[in-house]
This record gives sequence, C-alpha cells and structure tokens, in this order.
Amino acid sequence: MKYISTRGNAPVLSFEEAMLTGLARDGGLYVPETIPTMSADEIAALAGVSYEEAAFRVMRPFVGDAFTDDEFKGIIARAYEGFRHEARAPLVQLAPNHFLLELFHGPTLAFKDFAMQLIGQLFQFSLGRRNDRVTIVGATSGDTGSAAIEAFRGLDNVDVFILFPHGRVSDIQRKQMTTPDDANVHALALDGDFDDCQAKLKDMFNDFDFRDGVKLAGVNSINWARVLAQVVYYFTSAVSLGAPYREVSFTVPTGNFGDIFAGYIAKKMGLPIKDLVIATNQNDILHRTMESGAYTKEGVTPSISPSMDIQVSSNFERALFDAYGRDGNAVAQLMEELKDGSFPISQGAMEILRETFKSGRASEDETMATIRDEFTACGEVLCPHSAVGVKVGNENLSGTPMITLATAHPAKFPDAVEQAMGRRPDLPPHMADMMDREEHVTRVPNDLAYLEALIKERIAQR
Ligand SMILES: Cc1ncc(COP(=O)(O)O)c(C=O)c1O
Ligand SMILES: N[C@@H](CCOP(=O)(O)O)C(=O)O
Repeated sequence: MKYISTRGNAPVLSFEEAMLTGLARDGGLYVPETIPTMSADEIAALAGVSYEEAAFRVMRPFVGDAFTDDEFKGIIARAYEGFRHEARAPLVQLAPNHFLLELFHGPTLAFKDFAMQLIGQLFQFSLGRRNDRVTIVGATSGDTGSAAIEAFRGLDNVDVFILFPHGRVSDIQRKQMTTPDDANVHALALDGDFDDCQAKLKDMFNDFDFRDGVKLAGVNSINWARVLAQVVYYFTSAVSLGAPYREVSFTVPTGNFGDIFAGYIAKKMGLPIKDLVIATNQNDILHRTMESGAYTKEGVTPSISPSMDIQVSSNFERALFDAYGRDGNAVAQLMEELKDGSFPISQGAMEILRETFKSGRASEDETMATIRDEFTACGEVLCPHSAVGVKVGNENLSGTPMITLATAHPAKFPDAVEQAMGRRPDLPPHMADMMDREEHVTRVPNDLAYLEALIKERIAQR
C-alpha cells in the first residue's frame, strides 16, 4: 500500500513512513494510492466480533507490510484496553430511526482517543524498532491536544508540544492539557484562534531546516493514521444496524473534516452509506461551501462548541483531491488561492461533493435547545458538539437509519450544558479532581520564529 500527496509533488511513501512524516513535503496531505474494498460477506462477518477484531480487519489492508498480523493485533489491543466501555463505541437510540454513536468513552472523553491511542502505540512500536525519536507538534481547538498528551506523555523518545488558542477552549479541556507534569509535555497557549495554531503547525512542516532538525511529526488529522483509525467505528455501528444488508446514514459534527472524511473512506471501501451529513456550528464555512460552491473565509466567532470553531478545514483538501479526479496540481492551485481568502470549486467537483455529502448548521440557540430537548425526550445528555450533530441529523431523517456521532462527553463542557438543561454533568471518577490540579502552561505569541526557537530550546533542555 502506497501513499501519495494531495498536491502531487512529494515522495510516495509506505504507511509507516507517511505516519511518521505527517504533512507531505509539498504541503499536501497523504492519502492511499488506492482504497481497498471489503466485500458484503466480509462486512457481514464483522457482526458480533469485538471492536478490536473489527479494527484489525478494517485497517489491515491499509498498513501493508509495516507490521505482522500479531504485532498489529497487539498494537490495537493496547490502544483500546483503557476505554471505559466494553463496546468501545456503543450505539444508543434517540428516536425510532435516529441513533447516537457514543465516541467519548476513551481516556480523555472525546472521539480523538480512538485514533490517538492507536497512534501512540504505533509510534512507540515504530520508533522503538528504529531506535529513533521525534518531536510532535499539534494544533488543537481543545480535544486533539488532550488526547495527544494522554497518548504520548512520559515517553523518552517523544516530545509533545500542543498549541491551543488562549481563552478559546473549555476550562476542562485546558486543564487536561496543562495539568500533566511529565517532562516531555509542553502546553502552549497561543494568542490567536485555532486556525492560527494550525497555520503555524503547517508553517513548521514547510520550514525544512526546522522540520528535519527537530524530527517533526504530526498527530493532527494531517496524519493519515488518524483518519484510518476513525474509519472503524463507521463499520461497527453500521453493521450493528444491519449493514451490509441495510443502508445507513451518518451525521457528523464537523470542523477539520477528519471525522466525516473517515466516513467517506468507509463508504468507498464498500460500506452502504446513503447520506454523509456535515453538521457545522455557527462557524459554517463547510455548509456555506456546499450551498454556494465557493470556499470563502469569513472569520471565526467563538461558540459553545469550541472544538468546531474552525474555518480552514484541513481535510477538506483530501475530499477536493478526489472531487478533482486526483489532480494534485489543481488542488495546489486552490490552496494557493485560499491564501487570499477564497476559492471557487468547479461545477464538476461540486457535483461529486454533493453526491456524497449533505450539510446543515446549528445556531447557538438551536444547539442549546437540542441539549434540553433530547434530555427531556430520552434522558441522553449531549455535549454541544454532539448537539449540533443531533439537530442537523434530525433535519435529515428519512426511511434510512441515521447515526449521529457523539464526539465528546458532556462533562467537558459543563457550563454550556448546565445553561441548556439546568444540570451540571459530572466528570468520571478518574478526572473528578481535575479542576484542583496545578497547571503548567506557556503563553506564546502567534509568531513562527518565536515558536521554533522555544521548541528547540525545550528539546535541548531534555
Ligand atoms: C468534540 C468535537 N466534535 C467535533 C469535532 C470536529 O471533528 P473534525 O475536526 O474531525 O471534523 C471536533 C474536533 O475535531 C471535536 O473535538
Ligand atoms: N477539533 C480539533 C481540531 C483539530 O483537529 P484534528 O482532527 O486535525 O486533530 C481539536 O479538538 O483539536
């Protein structure tokens, strides 16, 4: 299995190389050269197997000969052993034809744990046998950062630096990133928004002296392994509702487009998905793009679903690559135009995108009302991101079962949830004292040279 860049001008890599590389050297994102498929019989055979076994069968064709089957099974087993639910990703029913896929039973209470716990094990295995080390820099709007820190804390051969937007994550999210006291963990509060954090991260990858000097690696959904791990729960949830003999639809609260892109890959692999619905909050660039055919930045307004306060949606580039017939030059041109704030999408590409994706948005009031109404109707407490999904999912119900992804635990956003339904959700016991723990954080300017110097200095001190 080979991996190619969405901008068509970077070395072709194996799974392991792509995973350790992060961003392609032409600024693009790695994708598989071809998407392996699963037959209806292979999909049907996932019914009743453990999440770990399903993960092995779904991901195995993508990793090539990077690991033996036993090695890969061991990596998967270690990744998910810390989850607090036997099913890992349980489905609950909200209404006769609407289901919620709870993805928040991992150690940091967000769907990021599904991929990050796996990547943590993959990196340890690969770096160990190569006797190598890396510097991970991650950009986060709240959840990727804590999941990455949890997956990599305490390791000798990895330093992990997390850039988060100062003042724009929830208190719990911040505490999750700033309270670990491991020497290899560095929480950096940047003066800017998430898009600034992600832009700085990409600038670091595009500065080859820095990148090669510190052995930079990325664990954002830039990294193909992140997307791959998220493909699995589309299969397990669809199969439990009757796939491959029954179609299902998914609604996905969307920001950086990684999670819904994983659903797109599942569909390309043969999973019978009818609709893939993009759900955005008031920062609705993806919904506007689907309606207008132009990707146009308008600035980000902080919301009660802060992890989705994003307007440069990294993985949309992967969808554009396919919609433009895998023409890397065309994608590179669009990304160049985006530097001026906007690019039009060709009619042909838009038709392809609309064949696969529907979209909707939820305002702040609608998100609050959804938290309140779903609690009243069925007792499910939603986080604000999941509520955005449920609101848009409700608007797209049809005869096909709809699965909405619940991407975070409500206790990560207690203020918004309390405001909506008058009750404060409790943190699970392992995090109950989170607000009392001491914080270790460095406030940093939105300045590439400053950040690179700081990272080099911290690494030298270790
Ligand atoms: C809780 C939560 N929901 C939804 C999203 C959006 O997911 P994606 O960026 O993969 O579109 C994020 C951030 O990524 C998140 O943290
Ligand atoms: N919402 C994310 C933003 C980063 O997304 P990623 O999937 O590219 O890591 C977050 O919580 O940090």
